[in-house]
Amino acid sequence: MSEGALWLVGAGNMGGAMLRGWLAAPGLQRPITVIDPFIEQVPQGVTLLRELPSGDEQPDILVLAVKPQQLDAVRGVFEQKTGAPRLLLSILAGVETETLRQAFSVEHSVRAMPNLPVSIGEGVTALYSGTADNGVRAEAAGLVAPLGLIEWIDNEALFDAVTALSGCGPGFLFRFIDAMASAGEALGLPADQAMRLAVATVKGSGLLAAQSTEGPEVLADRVASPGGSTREGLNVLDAEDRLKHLMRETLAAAARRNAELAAAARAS
Ligand SMILES: NC(=O)C1=CN([C@@H]2O[C@H](COP(=O)(O)OP(=O)(O)OC[C@H]3O[C@@H](n4cnc5c(N)ncnc54)[C@H](OP(=O)(O)O)[C@@H]3O)[C@@H](O)[C@H]2O)C=CC1
Ligand SMILES: O=C(O)[C@@H]1CCC=N1
Repeated sequence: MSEGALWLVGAGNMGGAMLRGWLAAPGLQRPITVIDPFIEQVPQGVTLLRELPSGDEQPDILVLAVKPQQLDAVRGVFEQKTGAPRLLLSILAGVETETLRQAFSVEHSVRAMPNLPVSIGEGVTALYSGTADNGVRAEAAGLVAPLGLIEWIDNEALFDAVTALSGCGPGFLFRFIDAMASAGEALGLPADQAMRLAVATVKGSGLLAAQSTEGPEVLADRVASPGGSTREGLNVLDAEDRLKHLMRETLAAAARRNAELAAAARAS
């Protein structure tokens, strides 16, 4: 049975990734309309509009996937409408549910933080809502379930940290893959081969970590044969907790920026 319309506002890197994830998974019966001024094309069966419809037309579910700095333009159109979407799901980094609830006059807003692998159904989406009842929460979770793992966050104050870890995380890991490959290249491997080895190594290690009952520390020890070469490499990463410090600084910088975006959204 067909369900109410879903409008996806903004189909850039992340909105586009969610759209691909939804279309690849069976189950989503809703008509989808993408609103994006510049995206070149959308898959068959999806309606593309260059701007939000004026007038009182409303979707059943509104998914906001524009940059936080573009929220005002979208809000401006919805302010002219009577009524409101039944469910608002926002993936905007830093923008709080109360800001969204007031801006769009919705009863319930759900904040989501997906990450780029949602495009292949292997992402993680953190969810928060301070007001949604169990029915709305189940509906929001059902919407993002085809995209990968779901994690509900109890305290919205932690959302900036979640964003820094799992939202931005793929960006940090892609850098890590690059660094591993270029280090292999520096040891004499051809560039393309070094990249294939690095990507497959990260993929396999991630899968193993996800399936194993043992934590990453134990798994690292399993790689480090006594008296062997891995330990020498781990000693470099572990010296003065170098890698830990680097990751702490990296996530702290990202979390700070999320807090700045939230402050800007509250003030606008
Ligand atoms: N990238 C990621 O991995 C993640 C991003 N996010 C969040 O997703 C949101 C989007 O980020 P990202 O996809 O990286 O950014 P993008 O710039 O790639 O995507 C935003 C899209 O929205 C379009 N757009 C701008 N104004 C409007 C408008 N008024 N109506 C409809 N569409 C509009 C943009 O067009 P144009 O480019 O021409 O402005 C662009 O295509 C952000 O809020 C971010 O915090 C969350 C998790 C992960
Ligand atoms: O960089 C950003 O602001 C967004 C939020 C999480 C990932 N990308």
